[in-house]
Amino acid sequence: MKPLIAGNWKMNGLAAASAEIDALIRLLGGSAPDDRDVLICPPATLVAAFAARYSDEAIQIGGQDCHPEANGAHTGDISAEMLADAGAGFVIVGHSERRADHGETDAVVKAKAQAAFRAGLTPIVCVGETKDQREAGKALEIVGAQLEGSLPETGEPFVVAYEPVWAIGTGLTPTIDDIAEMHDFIRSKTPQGTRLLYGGSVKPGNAKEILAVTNVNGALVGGASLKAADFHPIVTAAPGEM
Ligand SMILES: O=C[C@H](O)COP(=O)(O)O
Repeated sequence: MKPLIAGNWKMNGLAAASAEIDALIRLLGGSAPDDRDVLICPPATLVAAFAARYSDEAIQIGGQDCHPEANGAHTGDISAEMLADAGAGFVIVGHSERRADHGETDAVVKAKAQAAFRAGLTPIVCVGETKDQREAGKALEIVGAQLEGSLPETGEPFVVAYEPVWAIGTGLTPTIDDIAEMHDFIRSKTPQGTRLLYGGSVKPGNAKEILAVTNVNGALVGGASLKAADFHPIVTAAPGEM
């Protein structure tokens, strides 16, 4: 399975931030290596320009969210079809920042994942427990319920990102044993071949250890994806296609 190293830029980046992708490509020797997929999910304003600019270097571009419907009276939203039209190949759905800030339920996340399939995109479905839930010993139960409610139904390939909410942007990470336990659990609940990403404070200093865990097939990286100097060592830390 080819590892997927994805950068989620969240609400960061103006057009000039292409300089960081240019720098990443230089550090990678001119293009993304064949044995791993490298994905950048910039703000929606940059998807079309980046998709056009970086397809030759094998840097893939994705969206950070999509509406379940293809079009309609939904001011400020964008559809999966619009992302595909702009050149995206992936879309993140159900990120905890959207589940928390926009009240997205599992059913909404599932509808968004189905919308991604409808448009020909690969959804990256995010799941993860809060600190209280982990401390109460409920992490597997919570993630199990999120998987049950959020995963798309069709036979198309999709990606799952396990992101413990308490690890996002905090510098905290679960133990390697906890990551392994959760990824084994998610593997048991997902179709064969599903790529499982870990996300939450992945940095150059911990990427190699995390990416070596069985059933961790890549990373969803927030803050450390914004600068080529940080993202490049994470991209190269992933073991190549196995
Ligand atoms: O989507 C990315 C995650 O929320 C992780 O963010 P972070 O690497 O800044 O902790």
